Amino acid sequence: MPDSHDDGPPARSSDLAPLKIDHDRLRRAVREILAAVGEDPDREGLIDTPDRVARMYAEIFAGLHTDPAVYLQKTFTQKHDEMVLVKDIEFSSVCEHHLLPFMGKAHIAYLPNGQIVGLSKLARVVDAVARRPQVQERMTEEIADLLMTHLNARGVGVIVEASHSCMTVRGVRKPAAMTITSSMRGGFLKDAATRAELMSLVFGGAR
Ligand SMILES: Nc1nc2c(ncn2[C@@H]2O[C@H](COP(=O)(O)OP(=O)(O)OP(=O)(O)O)[C@@H](O)[C@H]2O)c(=O)[nH]1
Ligand SMILES: [Zn+2]
Repeated sequence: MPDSHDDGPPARSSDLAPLKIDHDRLRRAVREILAAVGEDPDREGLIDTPDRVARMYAEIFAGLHTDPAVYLQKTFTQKHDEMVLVKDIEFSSVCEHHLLPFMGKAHIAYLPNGQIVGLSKLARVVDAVARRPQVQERMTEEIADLLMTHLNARGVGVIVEASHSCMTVRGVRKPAAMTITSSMRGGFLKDAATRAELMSLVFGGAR
């Protein structure tokens, strides 16, 4: 395993537990960025900025130090063969290419296999996976794999729709562009009717 403080890409999931946010290093880095863009990091309005940004990074990257699987450990025995869907779970994440936010909604469905999970835990999984440098496709896959593995579900369907700041406030500048990704597993992959039901519940019959 690489040294946890080297600059290479970090391992994912529970391997990250020993890593902590280095506030001093962050404060120094933010000062350096301000100087590099031609600002005076010592002017009054910017004095507290490195510390603020360090705290902000600790918050938006907290998922690097959270194993999302912990939220799926407690389940309840319940017979319910049909789909469970929690839709419109708002999230914000950070694109790993530009370190700009992307934000939107996740819709999570699963087909239980004798066990159900607390509904809030699905939203907690989304947050833990979102609060790290991400791409939308990987985030969508990771949520689907977590649910499939830890709920022993007969199927999982995850749909994520998001607006990427790196496409709206800079670069190509397309403010209305929305990106929709989906990951289907088990019954949602094999059965077109189950998948169609999910799409209809999420997007409505017209789409
Ligand atoms: N597939 C995917 N691409 C993303 C995501 N977030 C940002 N991107 C894209 O990552 C790409 C990075 O492209 P590069 O050519 O390396 O960077 P760039 O020169 O800043 O690209 P432009 O954004 O086109 O100016 C861009 O096309 C972004 O739109 C994501 O979640 N998924
Ligand atoms: Zn980006």
